[in-house]
Amino acid sequence: MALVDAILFCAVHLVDKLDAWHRLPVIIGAAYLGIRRHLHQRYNLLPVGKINGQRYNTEEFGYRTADGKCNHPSDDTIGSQGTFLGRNMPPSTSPYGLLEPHPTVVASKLLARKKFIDNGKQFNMIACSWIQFMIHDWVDHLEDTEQIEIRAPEEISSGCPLKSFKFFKTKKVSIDLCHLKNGSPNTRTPWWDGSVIYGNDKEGMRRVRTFKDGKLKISEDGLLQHNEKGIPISGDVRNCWAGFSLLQALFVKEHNAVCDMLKVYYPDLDDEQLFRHARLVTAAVIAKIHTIDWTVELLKTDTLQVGMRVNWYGLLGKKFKELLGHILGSILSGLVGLKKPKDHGVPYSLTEEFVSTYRMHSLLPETLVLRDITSSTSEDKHPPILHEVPMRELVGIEGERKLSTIGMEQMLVSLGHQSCGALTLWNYPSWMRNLVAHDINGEDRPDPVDMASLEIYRDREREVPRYNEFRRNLMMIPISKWGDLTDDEEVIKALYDVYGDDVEKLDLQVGLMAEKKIKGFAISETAFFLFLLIASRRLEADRFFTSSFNSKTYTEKGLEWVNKTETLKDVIDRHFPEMTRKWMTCSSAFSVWDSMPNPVNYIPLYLRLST
Ligand code: HEM
Repeated sequence: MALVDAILFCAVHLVDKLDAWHRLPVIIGAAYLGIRRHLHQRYNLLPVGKINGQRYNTEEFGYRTADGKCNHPSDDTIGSQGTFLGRNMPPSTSPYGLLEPHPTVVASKLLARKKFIDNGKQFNMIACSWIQFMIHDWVDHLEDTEQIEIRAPEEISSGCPLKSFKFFKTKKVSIDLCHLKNGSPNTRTPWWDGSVIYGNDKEGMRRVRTFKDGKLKISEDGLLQHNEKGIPISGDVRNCWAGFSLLQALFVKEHNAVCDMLKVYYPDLDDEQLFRHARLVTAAVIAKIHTIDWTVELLKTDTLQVGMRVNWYGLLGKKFKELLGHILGSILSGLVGLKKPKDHGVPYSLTEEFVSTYRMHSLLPETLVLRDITSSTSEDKHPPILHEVPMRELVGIEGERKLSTIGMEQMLVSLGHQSCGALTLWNYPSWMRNLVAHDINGEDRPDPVDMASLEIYRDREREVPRYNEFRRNLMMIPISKWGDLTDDEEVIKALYDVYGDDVEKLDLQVGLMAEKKIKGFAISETAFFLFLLIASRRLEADRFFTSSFNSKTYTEKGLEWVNKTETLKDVIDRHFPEMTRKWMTCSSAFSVWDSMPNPVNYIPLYLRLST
């Protein structure tokens, strides 16, 4: 470690010892995060596999390609479909085997939902659907053809929905790097390119386009079209459910609206040009909403509000940037619009550890609470409850059928009014312990899986370090006893039952769910520190958010569209002008819609002490 970094690390470590960064005045807390991010950029980006791409002319590729090629300025392959997932740390050095302790024992004793625990008013079911919408834009591990079977040990099998289940191994490809023996290909394009609606290759893109005026296919009722089997026609259809498919449809509408606008201002643009510009704009709108709306609700503190807005607009803020452009560095003017993309010397990819920290299936409830939006008695913006639909009925083809009877507006309002699940122990959806997973083409698989057990197995199979090693690798203070992780006596007893007193054995998923949370955070601090690195990287490494984030590439009106859209509420208002006025009181479309708006605070954000 360089001397300067060693000093910075000592400073960060001291603040960590005092558990203080989130209690410091906003601007000092933000500085701590800036230093931490710098250290992670230096020491937590590991390349996986050789990239044998070629130089190309960026002028010829002023658009996002179908398979993610031609984004990095000097290598056409980086970030394209089929490239390896990267790593943030060396593979696990744990001496424990793949079945130690047995994944189904961990799932049954520590993950299985006892009673649904919700997220209060902070995060609703749109927020839950949104993050699946993002995951399906970014990552999916390629599977091997070899199957594995996991059998529940006798001591617990009577309480398991599946006594055994089969699934495909993760595909591992040999590579010749000294710190790594193999890597796993990503079947999705890791760029923030909207592939969840546009597809991950030429064939996927051909399926969703109308080839008229740049537009994408959509049904008359505003929802996705379906093929003859009832599978939706969209960029990614694997493991879809009604909430996810609804967001795909909403952003197809957004894309088509951008096409309409562009056609008015630039009548000479042909179908291909309209499509390319509209894709750039829609992908940027999605990335912006995620950065300054979704994440701000997930990590609801003033410090993080500053952090996320700095990522997009810079410390000097939106007005300054609009007036003068991106004239200063990333801190003052933001990552978006940087003169050159930055990958910190490691080719862009998303990573194994990032996938592990995004295993958030506990956000999913047992039932969807359907609301009556035709009611005229609901002056308080609280639509009456009609009935509850089991989540199982909302998945896959059956879910698509249900969604078309519910309709887009009723579904959006219902999701908006329902809190999603909390990321905590004993909150893993029961129905996911006997889940019919999908093939990549959206068709049902013959063998159901116990997702809770499978997720424990997956992290071990992919050699993602267990919780304590993960923390050490992220320059965090490891735990030395269960009491360092949680104050909850019941949790400590259950951890002891499964892992004894060996804290090194603790699985990452269990640690992330058990960890004491920072006030306002819906996720653990451990997961957050990795997000800090990756959320910035998705923006700063991408040519279309940096050197090509300009009116030449996006068109002037296209860029204006991105700049004027700040939140998901803006998008909803564009397509359903009455909906939020009628049914939403809160500030963000990701909070429960009948909750209070953010209180007015007259102290400027940068001068606040802490939340
Ligand atoms: C009804 C909704 C959902 C269903 C049916 C579903 C189902 C699945 C299935 C079957 C897998 C593959 C498991 C494996 O073989 O390893 C998976 C992976 C995953 N899911 Fe979900 N999921 C849903 C929602 C979500 C949500 C809300 C999140 C939140 C972040 C999420 C995050 C992930 C992640 C990170 C992976 C790992 C991807 C990879 O291995 O590359 N999913 N999901």
